[in-house]
Amino acid sequence: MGHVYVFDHPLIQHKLTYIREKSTGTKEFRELVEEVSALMAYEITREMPLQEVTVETPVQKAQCKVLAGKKLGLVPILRAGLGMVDGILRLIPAAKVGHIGLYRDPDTLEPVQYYAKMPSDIGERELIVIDPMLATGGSAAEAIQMIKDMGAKNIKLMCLIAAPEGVQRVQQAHDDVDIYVAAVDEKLDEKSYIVPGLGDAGDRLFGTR
Ligand SMILES: O=P(O)(O)OC[C@H]1O[C@H](OP(=O)(O)OP(=O)(O)O)[C@H](O)[C@@H]1O
Ligand SMILES: O=c1cc[nH]c(=O)[nH]1
Ligand SMILES: [Mg+2]
Repeated sequence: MGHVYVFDHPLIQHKLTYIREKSTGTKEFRELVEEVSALMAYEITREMPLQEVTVETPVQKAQCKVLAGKKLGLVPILRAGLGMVDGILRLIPAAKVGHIGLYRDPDTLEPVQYYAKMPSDIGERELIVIDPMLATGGSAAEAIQMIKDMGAKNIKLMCLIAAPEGVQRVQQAHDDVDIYVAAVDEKLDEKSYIVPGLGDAGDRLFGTR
């Protein structure tokens, strides 16, 4: 069974509060999503392996550490996942980015595929699937299945807000995938929106409400 990690860093929690607030406009919402994504990337990379190197400082040689060269890939689920990409790339600028196009059918609530393009060396990369919202979990579970079918082996899922139902669905479908979130909310409403959540993440990011 994959683990669920809730990032309770005060800066993440503070900014998430203003992301949730309905009077927060598009510009600020976008900036906050980017900032929280960067802070979550900082937390998620905490266990990244390091290797020893020798550098020559102006004073003398020094034994230091650099990242051990693990290749990373980000996989935003379109559209809303795009809002998290730039914040993460600020910390991990060399990461490659694959895209999965999925939307949730408003009647059936099932994910509908419309795009997929991944780095060619997908099987060698540590992949982070990103989407602000994990509601029923249908979209995330489908996206993970799509990239597994394309050769992905090492996958994490990072979302801002999850519903317990979504966590359960992803855990049942993909027991090898750990889930990283800023909050696990109470429940889903009758339209399967997260309660209290933040509304429709894609619409709020792109001003299409
Ligand atoms: O867990 P689920 O029940 O599948 O719901 C979550 C999905 O819904 C939202 O996308 P949406 O379908 O609104 O598409 P958009 O990003 O284009 O707005 C959200 O960004 C997730 O991808
Ligand atoms: O609460 C929700 C559920 C699905 N998609 C969203 O953007 N928000
Ligand atoms: Mg949407």
